[in-house]
Amino acid sequence: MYVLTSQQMKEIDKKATAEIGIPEVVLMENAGFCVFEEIKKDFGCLKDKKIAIFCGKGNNGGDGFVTARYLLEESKDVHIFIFGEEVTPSSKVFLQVLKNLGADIQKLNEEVITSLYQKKFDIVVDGIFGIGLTRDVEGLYKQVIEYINSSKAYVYSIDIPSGVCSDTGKIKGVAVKANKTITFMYPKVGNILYPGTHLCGKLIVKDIGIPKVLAENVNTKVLTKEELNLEKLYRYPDTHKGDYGKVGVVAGSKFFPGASILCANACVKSGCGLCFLFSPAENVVTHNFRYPEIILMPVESKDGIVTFEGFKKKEEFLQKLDVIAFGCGLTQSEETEKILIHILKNFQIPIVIDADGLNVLAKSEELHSLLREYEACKILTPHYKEASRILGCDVDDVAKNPIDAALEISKRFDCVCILKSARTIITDSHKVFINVLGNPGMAKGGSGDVLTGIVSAMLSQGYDALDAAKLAVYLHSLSADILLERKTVQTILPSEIIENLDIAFRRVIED
Ligand SMILES: NC(=O)C1=CN([C@@H]2O[C@H](COP(=O)(O)OP(=O)(O)OC[C@H]3O[C@@H](n4cnc5c(N)ncnc54)[C@H](O)[C@@H]3O)[C@@H](O)[C@H]2O)[C@@H](O)CC1
Ligand SMILES: [K+]
Repeated sequence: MYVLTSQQMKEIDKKATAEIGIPEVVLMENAGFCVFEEIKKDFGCLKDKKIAIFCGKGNNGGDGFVTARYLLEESKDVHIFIFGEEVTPSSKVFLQVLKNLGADIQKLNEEVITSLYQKKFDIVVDGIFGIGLTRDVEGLYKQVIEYINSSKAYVYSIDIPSGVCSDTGKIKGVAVKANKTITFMYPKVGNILYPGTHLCGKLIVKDIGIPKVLAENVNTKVLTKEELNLEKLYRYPDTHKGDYGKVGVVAGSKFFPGASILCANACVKSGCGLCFLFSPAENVVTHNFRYPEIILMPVESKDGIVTFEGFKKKEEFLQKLDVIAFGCGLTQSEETEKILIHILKNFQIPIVIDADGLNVLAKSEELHSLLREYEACKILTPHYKEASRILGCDVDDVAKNPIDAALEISKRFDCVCILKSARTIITDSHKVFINVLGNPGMAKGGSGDVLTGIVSAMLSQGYDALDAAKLAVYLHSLSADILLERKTVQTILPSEIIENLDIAFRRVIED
């Protein structure tokens, strides 16, 4: 399913009217009716319901006028509140219709807003702002939104909760907390990213008759199962381990032995042919949780950190690898930087860079240019903090617009970027996918190491970087969601996400 920015939606709307010839009022009529239909479906009989509809001056308000007209047929207790008569031409049509019908229309001011607190509405419809919100919400608008949020009514937002930025999901000053949001054609970015997605309540996507062909060039999609390439997960019977690739996991230190174990365990559990773990010997040889399938490559270490000299002694084995997973738990040492420089200068195999690999990358100009020039496929898996270090910006800037941050990293290094958060963004700088699976049970140290292991295994099975990233992110969060069916967000562990991949793979392949 596509996800639209406000600009894209506006262009599509414009084309639908100007090029295709569907009058704007028809789309508005359809939009308003869809909202009514949803309310009717939820409540059945609306006869005794006290309903308030708040309409802004843009077309979002126009949708609200249409909804109001249908609601008037069902209840005698429908009240329309407007911010002014200066509304858009299409909205004006429907405002006039309401006037012709003798509807109760009140212009909002301080006094009216105060009186709202005495009225006990059962249903509130929020048609204040849609995709046309351009600045922070203040004054009467703010007061009305605060009233809506304080009321006990069931709240429907039209298109997007008013106050949520449709391009980022961020709150512009204050925003409506809806129970249900009815959006049109495709979700807007703000319907999908946090906190907007949370404020939407249940999100309903409705077709209002805009031809789908107009969205053909949109590059952003929700990561659904339909978007996954499952081709390489099917195995012909006459294959052997060599067909599924050799992954070298370069990870771990005295301080973080678990990171390397989680990464390598996830890798072998996700279908690679062979997994070699390059890590300080003392950390992993006796580690109880390590799958025995992992081939140990003990690397000489100093103070518990792998050394460059030690790493080079493994050259013979390194040359046999098909994929390198680099960074989990290595620490940000000079040795880590030297090893990554060595890899980027001397190898041309797919690489996944995570954690301390990203941290040393952020600090080194040499690594920046080496990575840019590295020709084999590369996947970077930063969380917001790591992304901010790479981009040299504040972490809030990444959080404000994660899609742009992911695109920037992807363009800068000509790589696939997996920007990890509650809504992980995957991009190859052309296409963008937003993952909507997963739960807060994944917000734990070790989750990222598991993802790195899975994505490396996908590369080793022959997937290109984008398909590998999509599958890995999906399986990783699906596995956590399946766990949540019988566990809680507190008790889900990254190691269990690995164990549970069995069921996640089955659901992806068989369902
Ligand atoms: N063809 C179309 O354009 C269609 C649009 N539709 C609806 O129209 C909406 C978009 O309509 P518009 O583009 O008119 O925009 P909106 O209705 O979202 O609101 C824009 C209006 O609010 C004002 N505004 C923006 N930020 C403000 C702030 N912080 N404080 C006070 N005023 C502020 C703007 O100056 C403008 O007057 C969609 O979200 C959707 O609900 C639907 O009717 C379907 C068809
Ligand atoms: K709205």
